[in-house]
Parts: sequence; C-alpha cells; structure tokens
Amino acid sequence: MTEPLLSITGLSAVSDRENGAPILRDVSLRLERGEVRGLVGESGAGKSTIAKALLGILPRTVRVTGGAIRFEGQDLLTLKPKQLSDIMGSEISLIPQDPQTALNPGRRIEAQLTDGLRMRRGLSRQAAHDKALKLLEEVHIRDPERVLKAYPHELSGGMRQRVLIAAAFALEPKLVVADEPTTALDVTVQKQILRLIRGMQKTHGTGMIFVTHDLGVVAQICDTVTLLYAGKVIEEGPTAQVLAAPKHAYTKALLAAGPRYDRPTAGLEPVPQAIFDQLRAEMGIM
Ligand SMILES: Nc1ncnc2c1ncn2[C@@H]1O[C@H](COP(=O)(O)OP(=O)(O)OP(=O)(O)O)[C@@H](O)[C@H]1O
Repeated sequence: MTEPLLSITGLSAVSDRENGAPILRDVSLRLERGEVRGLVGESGAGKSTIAKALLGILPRTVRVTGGAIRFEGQDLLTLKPKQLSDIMGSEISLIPQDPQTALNPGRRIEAQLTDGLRMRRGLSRQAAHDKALKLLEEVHIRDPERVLKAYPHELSGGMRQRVLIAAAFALEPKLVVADEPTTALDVTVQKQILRLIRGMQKTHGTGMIFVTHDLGVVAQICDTVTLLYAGKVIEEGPTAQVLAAPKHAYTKALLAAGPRYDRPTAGLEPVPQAIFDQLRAEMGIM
C-alpha cells in the first residue's frame, strides 16, 4: 500500500489536568492526498485534541501515552521543535474556529497574507502582493485591492473568515486542519463558507481534517468520516456509507438527533441514555 498523506495509529493521550483521565483511546485514522475526512463527535470527544496534535500545539497538560502521527511518513510526535515549525503553517495549516480573534487586529490584511509567502516561499513583495490578490479573488472577495489595505475590524465576520481561508491555502499546504470553521457564523453564511472551503480544497488538491460536531456539515463536505466518543473511534468509513447505513447504535442515534444546520426544523430526538450506557460499557468506562 502506498504511504497515505497522514496516518494516525494507536494514538492515546491522558489529561494531567484531570488526574490522568484518558482523552484519546487508541485512535487510528488515515487520510489520503486530496481527501476530506470529518472528525465528528460531541463536546469532549477529543476532536480538538487530535487537531492540536496535528498542528503541534498540544497543551502541556495533555500527555501522549502512545501511538504515532505520521505525516508523509514522518512521526510528528518525535520531531524536534525546529522541524515541527518548518512544517506547521507551511505543509500543514489551520482554518480556525473564530474569525474574530484569529487575525492580528493591528496589521493590515496584506501584511498578514504575504508574510508567509515572502519569508517561507521567498516571494518578492510584488509577487506576494499578486498572489494575495489572486487568493482573495479565489475566495470571492470583491474589491480585493481595498481589502488588502484594510484592518480586520473593517471587515465583516464572513469576510474575515474568507481571508483566513485564503491564508490557510496561501502556501499550498498538503494538509489543512479546519476546526469547526463555521460555528461562529450565521446559517446562510455557514453554507457559503462550507462550499467555498470545499471548492478551495478541490482546486488545490489539499487533504483536509474537518473537525465538527455536526453530521449535516459532514454530509456536505467530507469524503470520509471518523466518529469519536470519549476519545475512542466508534465508527469510520466513506461518508455516504456511514450516513446511509450506520453500523453502531450511537451513530444511528446521532443521526436521529438534531438540530442540524441543513434541517433546523427537524424534530429533536436526543441520544437515549441507554446508548451512552452501552457505549461506556463497551469501552469499560462506567
Ligand atoms: N488543556 C487541556 N489539558 C488537559 N486536558 C484537556 C485540555 N483540553 C481539553 N482537555 C480534555 O480533553 C478531553 C477532550 O477534549 P477536546 O477539547 O479534545 O474535545 P472536543 O471533542 O474537541 O470537544 P469540543 O467540541 O467541546 O471542543 C476533555 O475531556 C477535556 O477535559
């Protein structure tokens, strides 16, 4: 088998904040080049911990107790800080959750979009400016010359998120980690942004890990999905297959629960307690 873009094997981690409570339990997943994999689960499932591990920003209070995260064959967990910082932002980038705080409020958009292009890709000022303009056009920003001169506070939330998407793809990374990138936006903007992310991902052929708690979002954007509960993989596979014929009772119950952005008026059927009891029994955590 050829080497996947990303392969997480047997990743386990505990929380030193909570007396060594397990956060990730033997998590494995693969991501091929150009594939979008949804990482889905309720709050506390461990999605953000996996995303942070991929970005090399695990908090000190999270301790990895086993496993590997191979990116193009290199285990990110064993790299030296310098090797890691060469990869981060360059080969692996992030579309963050909150467009309000992710941009530096004191710098114009142009500086924020071109720094990496100039310093890490060696582009001249003019070439970086041209590339930034092209990126803003790609994310459908009107009047990109004006936006390049703007400060973040002069832009709407949706515009800022478009800028951050442009920034995430600017250096042509091989892997983009999207961490609930539409949670902070209202529903109509959410749909446009999801479509945009998918479009950018396809055009650039980028692999993507898409963190969300929303199976409706998974249905719209992900080729494959890994469903987590309490740090354990409960189900995984091609999205169409998992959504049409879920194997696990928990997945079925989640599909029946809502609301989801794509059907906000559907009736709510909370996941029954018996299913959580069954899951926890299977995992040996009562
Ligand atoms: N900084 C930290 N130090 C130690 N433990 C942490 C830290 N952050 C989170 N945890 C623990 O890790 C577990 C998983 O949290 P994580 O944030 O990865 O879940 P999540 O699925 O991303 O949830 P959410 O959707 O709420 O972000 C939780 O039990 C949490 O208490």
